[in-house]
Amino acid sequence: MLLHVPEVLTPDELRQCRDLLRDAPWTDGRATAGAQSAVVKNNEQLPSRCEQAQALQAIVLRALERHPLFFSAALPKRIFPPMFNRYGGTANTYGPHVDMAVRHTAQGGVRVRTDVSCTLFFADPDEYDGGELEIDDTFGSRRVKLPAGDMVLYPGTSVHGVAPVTRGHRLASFFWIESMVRSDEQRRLLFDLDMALMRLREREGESAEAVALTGTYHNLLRMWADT
Ligand SMILES: O=C(O)CCC(=O)C(=O)O
Ligand SMILES: [Fe+2]
Repeated sequence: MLLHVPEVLTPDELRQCRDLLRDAPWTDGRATAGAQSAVVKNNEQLPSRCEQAQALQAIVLRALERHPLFFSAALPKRIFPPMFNRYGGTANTYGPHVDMAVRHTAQGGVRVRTDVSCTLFFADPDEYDGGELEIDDTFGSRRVKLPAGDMVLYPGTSVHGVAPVTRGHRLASFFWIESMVRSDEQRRLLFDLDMALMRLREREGESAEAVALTGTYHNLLRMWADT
């Protein structure tokens, strides 16, 4: 499933993030790439231990925690500590690649299975040319470029890359989620049911049918979730 999650950050959080990103110690993004992706990767990233990355991580994680659409779509069990990248100038692209199935955090060596991939945008589309996130999957090929503060969520299994940025800078956070529900198909069914239930409640309030279907949602989650 590919999902646009709007307004993950408030305007105030976005401003704080952009201030932190401005004076950050950017380094070669190849440092965290696997053997295959290092060949096509040409961007910059923040070292995860620098103070700016730590402050940014706290803002992003807090924003994710309060977002019901993100929770419903990802059903997160573990979130890889968000990382931060920049494309522009001579380090301006990331060719087609696949993400490693399991990532180890730099801190405690915690393992995260990369069921869901996320990109949270910090720059608005009119601030740079190019820089679309190109995602190839069973739904075909999609090019994604979102307003600052918005996020895209897509299957960790897909081939994806970032088109060359030919003007300005593209700033983003990227990270992975190990979901309580490993299967993309099952997660999608739960998400669709949750969204339909929300609309049903808006229209009819707490009807007997809404209660029964909420029970079905939770029984499916109980059957499929690995917590
Ligand atoms: O910059 C992005 O949107 C995606 C980055 C990415 O695919 C990666 O670092 O593996
Ligand atoms: Fe990637």
